[in-house]
Amino acid sequence: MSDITALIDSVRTKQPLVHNITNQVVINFTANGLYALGAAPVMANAVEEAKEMAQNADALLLNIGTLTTAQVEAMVLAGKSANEKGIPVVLDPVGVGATSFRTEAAKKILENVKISVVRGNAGEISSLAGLESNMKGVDGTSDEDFKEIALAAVKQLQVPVIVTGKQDVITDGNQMFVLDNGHPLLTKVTGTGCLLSSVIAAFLSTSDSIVKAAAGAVSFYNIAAEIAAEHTSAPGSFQVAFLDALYQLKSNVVSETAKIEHLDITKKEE
Ligand SMILES: Nc1ncnc2c1ncn2[C@@H]1O[C@H](COP(=O)(O)OP(=O)(O)O)[C@@H](O)[C@H]1O
Ligand SMILES: Cc1ncsc1CCOP(=O)(O)O
Ligand SMILES: [Mg+2]
Repeated sequence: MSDITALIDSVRTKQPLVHNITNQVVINFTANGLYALGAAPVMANAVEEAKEMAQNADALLLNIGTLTTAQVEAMVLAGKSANEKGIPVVLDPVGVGATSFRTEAAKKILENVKISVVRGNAGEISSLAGLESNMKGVDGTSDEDFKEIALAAVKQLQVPVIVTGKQDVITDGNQMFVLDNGHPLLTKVTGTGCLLSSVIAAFLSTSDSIVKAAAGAVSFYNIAAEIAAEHTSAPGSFQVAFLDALYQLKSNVVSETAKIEHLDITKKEE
């Protein structure tokens, strides 16, 4: 996609502030990943400041990975505040379907906040779409067709959806992008899905097209992983090499390397 270069350059120029209400596992990795690519992070969970912090931000990330009742309340407050300001809100429904608490929380957030895009693995998105899914902890085990899962979720939620995995599918029900970059080592480092959701939030803040910005973000991210994997084959050093690659990756290299298939699915949606 020719406009990926401009998209990445504009993120790095604007350095968008992403307000993250995220899980305890990935806080540090998320903050460092956002800095590395050229955005800025702030983590603010408290009910008392959620609304105000969202007003300071350029994008909001809601991640239900280590949820508490108070955090759900903070997410709804921050989400409504972000909607008032008109900044993008990304939902990462970590482990939804694994417990009823997570499922109810995701439902509450989706009912109360206008979400720009939901990003999850196939198991999570299947669960949100009401399809059969087999969530064990935070890792999905679905082998189904990602395109069908994504379309079912868009229909069910009326929100654009990103299903990630070996391939990534991005759709708003009208357009669909199927992406084919990435590296299996991403699945051996915790938080790579969570950081990706924050990176998508940063990219959304500089673009009017949710699906194009998401395609640019996921391509950028997964090409950084491919470059990191050229330097190492083990997870610990891969995590470090990956942060370095997010920092060093040139926008034109992403345009040249991105494997993106663009499908007009308007007719398929009848
Ligand atoms: N088998 C794979 N090969 C290449 N890239 C992958 C593979 N599985 C996941 N990814 C990439 O890893 C990142 C995290 O995706 P995923 O594992 O689906 O999320 P989560 O960590 O939330 O389960 C995404 O950038 C995705 O494209
Ligand atoms: C292991 C774990 N447990 C609760 S949240 C979390 C992190 C999940 O990160 P990701 O979905 O990016 O793999
Ligand atoms: Mg995840």
